[in-house]
Amino acid sequence: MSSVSLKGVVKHYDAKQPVIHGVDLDIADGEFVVFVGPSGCGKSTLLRMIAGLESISGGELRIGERVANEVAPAERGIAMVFQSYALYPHMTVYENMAFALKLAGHKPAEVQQMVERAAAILQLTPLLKRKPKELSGGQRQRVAIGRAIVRKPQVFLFDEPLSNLDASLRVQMRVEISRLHQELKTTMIYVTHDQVEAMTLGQRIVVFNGGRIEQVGTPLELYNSPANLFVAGFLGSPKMNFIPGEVLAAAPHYVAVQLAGGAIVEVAAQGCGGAAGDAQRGDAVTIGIRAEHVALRRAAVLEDQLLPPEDNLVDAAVGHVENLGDLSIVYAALPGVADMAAVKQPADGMQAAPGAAVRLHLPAARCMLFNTEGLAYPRAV
Ligand SMILES: Nc1ncnc2c1ncn2[C@@H]1O[C@H](COP(=O)(O)OP(=O)(O)OP(=O)(O)O)[C@@H](O)[C@H]1O
Repeated sequence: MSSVSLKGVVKHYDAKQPVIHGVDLDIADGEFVVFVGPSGCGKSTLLRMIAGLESISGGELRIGERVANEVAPAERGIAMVFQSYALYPHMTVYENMAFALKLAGHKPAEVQQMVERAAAILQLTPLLKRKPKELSGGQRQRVAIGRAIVRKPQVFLFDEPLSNLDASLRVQMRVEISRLHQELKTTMIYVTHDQVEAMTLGQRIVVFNGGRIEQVGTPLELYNSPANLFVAGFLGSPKMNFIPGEVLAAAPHYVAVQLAGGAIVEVAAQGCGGAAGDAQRGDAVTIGIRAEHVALRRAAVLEDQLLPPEDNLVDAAVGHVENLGDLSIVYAALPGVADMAAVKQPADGMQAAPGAAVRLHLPAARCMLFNTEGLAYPRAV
């Protein structure tokens, strides 16, 4: 097992703009870290630089205690699993897994013992005599993982290993990869563009955008306290609701924001200090709130005057509804706001048909606030 440390790591292809802009990251021995980000953000390039398949243009890569920038791929103690399995078609499962061990000069009895152990971990024992074409996609990916395990690497690198599998197999393989990490306790770095894989697999997630790290943290830190609009919008489905507004008043523990349609929403954010600076009256801001935190209320009626008033209610018109069985997602238009707001509504909760007038409750403690640069104001709760 080994730690992996990146200091100011840069990558240029040709003399063009860098595709990796000075990445600093420390991955602990035995940790499972997921690199996630949109297509082209540089996550595969960085993984390939750690593997030694791409040169490092600047900065320092350490694997364990050793600077590894110039170390040959085979000497780095790393095994990589690719999206495209890359199995030898003319060899059996056993031969595929034994190949690198034979090349490394292990004796036949040792090779047999190492392959059998890996096959048992991955439940491949009954398939050892088959050729890749006689296996399902999930089984082929298990062989590819088995081929990596037999070499007992210090670090495992996975490059979108589940992208070619159908949805139910992906869920099953996710569970198997988690189990594998618990069993082997080897450092693992896993690249994906799928935020569900990132949330479910990673002990820590690194969110990349345009060759830079946007934020590093545990899945729940990133989900509950995104540092900026990019991370807030990238994790979670449906995407977090973003509602533009203007600061009407800022107190130490809340900020009152007026939306384009006139409604006033109080947000439990620290009105001053923090990365986003001070919220000032007149500032343009964005409220962020997740669909599961918005509650649907019926449109205002006369009798409401007899009830205690509720804060942070905004008039809305239902656009369309997606019924998912256990819950429905109601999309509703707020006056003066371009994007519809999504509301996750339990199947036994209030239902609303397209065209219905409703109100949305945006609880102050659940609203996040972002400044014009997209940086989050610290939360007050
Ligand atoms: N061999 C290459 N030569 C020149 N540019 C490259 C090369 N490989 C990748 N790039 C560029 O580097 C950037 C990062 O690519 P990379 O494949 O690392 O992104 P990614 O985040 O893994 O995307 P995806 O999820 O689509 O694989 C992209 O702009 C890509 O076009």
